[in-house]
Amino acid sequence: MDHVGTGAVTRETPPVNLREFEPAARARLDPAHYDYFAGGAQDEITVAANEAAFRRRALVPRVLRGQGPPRLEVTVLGETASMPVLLAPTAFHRLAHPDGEFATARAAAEAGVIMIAAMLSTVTIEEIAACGPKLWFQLYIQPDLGFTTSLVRRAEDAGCRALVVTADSPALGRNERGDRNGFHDLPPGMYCANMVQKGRQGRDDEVRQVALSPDLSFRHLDWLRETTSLPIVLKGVLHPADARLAVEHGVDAIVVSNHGGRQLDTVPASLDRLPLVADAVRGQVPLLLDGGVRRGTDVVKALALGADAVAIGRPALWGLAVAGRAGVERVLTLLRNELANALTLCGAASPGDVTGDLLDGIDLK
Ligand SMILES: Cc1cc2nc3c(=O)[nH]c(=O)nc-3n(C[C@H](O)[C@H](O)[C@H](O)COP(=O)(O)O)c2cc1C
Ligand SMILES: CC(C)CC(=O)C(=O)O
Repeated sequence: MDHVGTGAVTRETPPVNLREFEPAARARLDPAHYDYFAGGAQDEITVAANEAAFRRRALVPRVLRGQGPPRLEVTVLGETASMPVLLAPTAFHRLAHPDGEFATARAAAEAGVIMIAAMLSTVTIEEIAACGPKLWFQLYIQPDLGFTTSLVRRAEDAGCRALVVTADSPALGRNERGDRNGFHDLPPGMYCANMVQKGRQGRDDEVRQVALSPDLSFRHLDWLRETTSLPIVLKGVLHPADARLAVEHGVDAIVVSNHGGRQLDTVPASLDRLPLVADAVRGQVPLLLDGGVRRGTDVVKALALGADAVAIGRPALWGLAVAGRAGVERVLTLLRNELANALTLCGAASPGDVTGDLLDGIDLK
């Protein structure tokens, strides 16, 4: 392990914030794998927009509120978490570190945050669950509904407390870094562990290819609603009409997300869509946001615009690449400390105490 958490003296300066983990991770990763994690669709306009949207907004703190140190705990879909920050589902953690999702899950368990395990993880959902995190399962509904049902059952049996259905991927986004690097497959020995199917009649086991299907519709959500009693979270909503439809179709929560700018390029920043979705949903279901969250102040801004919690994608991967479990823990600790500091400086007693007037229409650009 490197400098994180060991107290060892090294020449490299330990990252003091989430952004500083990225160059440290880049230095350790195969360049093609770094590009897979960092990259987005085409010109990566949306990747840049996500972080820029946070930078543009100004906070207007309240003073002399005498609140004492803030409490960070929140309850999302009946699950208590130590702060309003979840780990967004990201595929292929063993590309970042040999311990892969084991390390991420142990860090999430230690930090008391909810981990949304990706369907395309490189260890199984059962193995992730055995590490003890509060766990949700991200699902790409497969056109083979029998296989999808078997995944849902496995997630339920493993103790996942919600299903997160990714809606923004009727096809794969066009990642040109991958084209340039010729990176289209996992290295030998690494595979999507949940996708393994027992070989029939003595044949070898097979790893199923994921199908991202343009045939998926709200009818599939209705089907899923009938198939499971777990809460269903719809991830990848940007349009208020879709948010309304999601509520009509019985969804329990929505993630306002553009998939970290990896699907359709030139869509707006998630943060810029959040108020419209919040208006459409009018508190009927909890709202989460991901895309570009890098600072405690970013979390406060998302809460002020109507989110109940946020999720981080790439920062956890950078922590994982730098120092495995200890790196993810460090990322979460840094963000937790920043959030506590930002809430205190805003005069807010808790995440629920953050109100829209803390932003007050001021734009830094
Ligand atoms: C390397 C990588 C892999 C991802 N894999 C998935 C996935 O399998 N399923 C999914 O719904 N979202 C996936 N996402 C999107 C994240 O869940 C999340 O929406 C996004 O990373 C948030 O933006 P951020 O990275 O700026 O925090 C992935 C993102 C990255 C960076
Ligand atoms: C292999 C992909 C479908 C995983 C993903 O969602 C992503 O890389 O953004």
